[in-house]
Amino acid sequence: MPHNHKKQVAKFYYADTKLVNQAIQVATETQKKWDRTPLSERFKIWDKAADLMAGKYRAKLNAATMLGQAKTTIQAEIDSAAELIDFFRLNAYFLKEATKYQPISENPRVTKNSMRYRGIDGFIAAVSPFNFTAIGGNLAYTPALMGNAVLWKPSDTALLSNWVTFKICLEAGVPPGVVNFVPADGPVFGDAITASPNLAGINFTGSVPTFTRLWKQVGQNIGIYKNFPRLIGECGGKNYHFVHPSADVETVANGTIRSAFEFCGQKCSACSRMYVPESLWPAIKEKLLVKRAQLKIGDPTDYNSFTSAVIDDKAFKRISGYIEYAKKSSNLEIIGGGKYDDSTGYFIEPTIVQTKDPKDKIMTEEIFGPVLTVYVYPDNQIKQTLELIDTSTQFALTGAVFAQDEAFLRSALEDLKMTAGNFYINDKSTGSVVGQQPFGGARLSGTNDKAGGPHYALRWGNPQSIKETFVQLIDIDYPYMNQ
Ligand SMILES: NC(=O)c1ccc[n+]([C@@H]2O[C@H](COP(=O)([O-])OP(=O)(O)OC[C@H]3O[C@@H](n4cnc5c(N)ncnc54)[C@H](O)[C@@H]3O)[C@@H](O)[C@H]2O)c1
Ligand SMILES: N[C@@H](CCC=O)C(=O)O
Repeated sequence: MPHNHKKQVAKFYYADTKLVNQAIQVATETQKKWDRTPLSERFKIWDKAADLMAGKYRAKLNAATMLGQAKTTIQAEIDSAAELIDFFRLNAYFLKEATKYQPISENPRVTKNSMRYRGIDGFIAAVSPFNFTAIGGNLAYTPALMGNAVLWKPSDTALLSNWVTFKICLEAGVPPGVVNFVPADGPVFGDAITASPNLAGINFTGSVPTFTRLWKQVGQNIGIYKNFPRLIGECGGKNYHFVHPSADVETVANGTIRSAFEFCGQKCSACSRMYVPESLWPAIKEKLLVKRAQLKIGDPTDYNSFTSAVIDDKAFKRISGYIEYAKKSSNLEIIGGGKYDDSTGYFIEPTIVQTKDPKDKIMTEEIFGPVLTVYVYPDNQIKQTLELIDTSTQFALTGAVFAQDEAFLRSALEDLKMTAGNFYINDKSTGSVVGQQPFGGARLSGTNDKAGGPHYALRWGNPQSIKETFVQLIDIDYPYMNQ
C-alpha cells in the first residue's frame, strides 16, 4: 500500500537498550575478524552487492523506496538504484586508488616503509535519514568497507528500503555481524551508543538538533571511550537560487521548480529561498506559476505524478504550519498553492510565497517541504543581496547562481564562497551525483566530509605506518658521525 495512504508497509521490532547493547557486543567482536578479511575480498563483495542492486533486486529496491518513502518512479530510480549502486562501486574504486599510495622508502634494501589500512577497533553507529535509501546504504556500508563493524539505525520512515538493502548485502557476502540492522527509537539508540566505551564513530545524516544532541552526548562522555569517536554529520540546509539580471529566464524557472518541488522539497539540497531582480520578476513569476500549476501531485505509483505526499504527520504539521504562518503575515503573500489536505494522505500543494522581508524566518529556517519563498531585490543591490545570502542563515549546504554575465559569475564565486558546500552555476541546487559532485556543506549544514568523493572512505580508516629495517643497527651513534 503506498505510503501516502497512511498505511504501515511493514512492522519491525524496535530494539530496546538491552538489544542495542547486544548488537554493540556483536559488532565489536566481529570487527576484529572482519578487519582481517583482505581488501581484495571486500571489493569483490561490494561489486557483487552493486550487481545485485543493479540487476536481480533493482525493481524490488525501487518499489520499496516508492511504497515506503512515497517517491515517484523516477525519484526512486535516481535514489535506490542509481545513487546506491554508485556509492558501492565508487567508494570501492576510490579506496582502491587511495591504497595505491605507499610512503617513500629511500633505500628499500635498507628500509621499507609501508601503510596498511585498518578499521577502528570498536563499532561505528550509522544513523540515517528517511529521505534517501542511498544515503542509508552509504552511511552503513562505507565504514564497513574500510574494516569497521557497524550498527545501522535506519529512520522509522525508511525501514522497508533500508531492510531490502541490508538483505542484499548479506546475500552478496557481507558476513553477519559486520553491519547490524537495528531499528530503534532515536533517543534509545543514541543514548545506548554514546554510553558505550567501544563507540568508534558516528556516521550521521539528518537534522541539526539530532546531530547536536549526539555530539553533546559524546562530549559529556569523552573520558569513557577507547578511541576518540569520529563524528561525521551531514545536516540541513536553507538552499538558495540567486538570479542575476543577465540570467536566462527559462533555465531559472525550470531549475527552480525541480529543485524546490521534486520529492516535495524533502531533499537537504532543495531550493527554499530565491532572490530575483525586479527587472526579471514579472517574466520569472509568470513561468513559475504556470509550471507549478501543471505539476500533478498524487500516488507515487502513478507514472504521471510529479510528487506525492510528504513523509509523515509530523512533517505535514510542520510544513502546513509555515503555510499558515505565511497566510497570516503581512510581510508574506502566497502567490501559488497554499492548500494542504491529510484526508487520504499527507498532501501539500507546491507553494510559492513572496516576501518583503529577506530575513523573515521563512527565508532562514529549514522547512524541508514544498515551500519556496522569493525575495525580489532592486537591480542595483546585487552586492547587498549576496551579502544577505551569506549572513542570513546558519546553513551552507547548496546554492545556485543564474547569470550569463561571466565577470559576475567569477566574482560571485568569491562573494558566495562560504555559503555552500555544493555550488551550482546555471543549474538547480539539487541532484548531485556520486563521483561527480561530492556532496556536503559546512557551517550548521555539517562536517562537509563529502559523501561520494574520493576521501570519504578514508575518514573511516585507521591507517598504520610500518617501517621494516633490513640492516643491523650497528651502534648508538648518529649516522653522520660515522662519515
Ligand atoms: N546534508 C545531507 O547530506 C543531508 C542528506 C539528507 C538529509 N539531510 C537532512 O536530514 C533531515 C531530514 O531527515 P530526518 O527527518 O530523518 O532527520 P532526523 O534528524 O529527524 O532523523 C535522522 C535519524 O536520526 C534518528 N534519531 C532521532 N533522534 C535521535 C537520537 N536522539 N539519537 C540517535 N538517533 C536519533 C532518527 O530516527 C533518524 O534515523 C533534514 O534536516 C535534511 O536536511 C541532510
Ligand atoms: N544527492 C542529493 C542529496 C540530497 C540530500 O538529501 C542531491 O543533491 O539531490
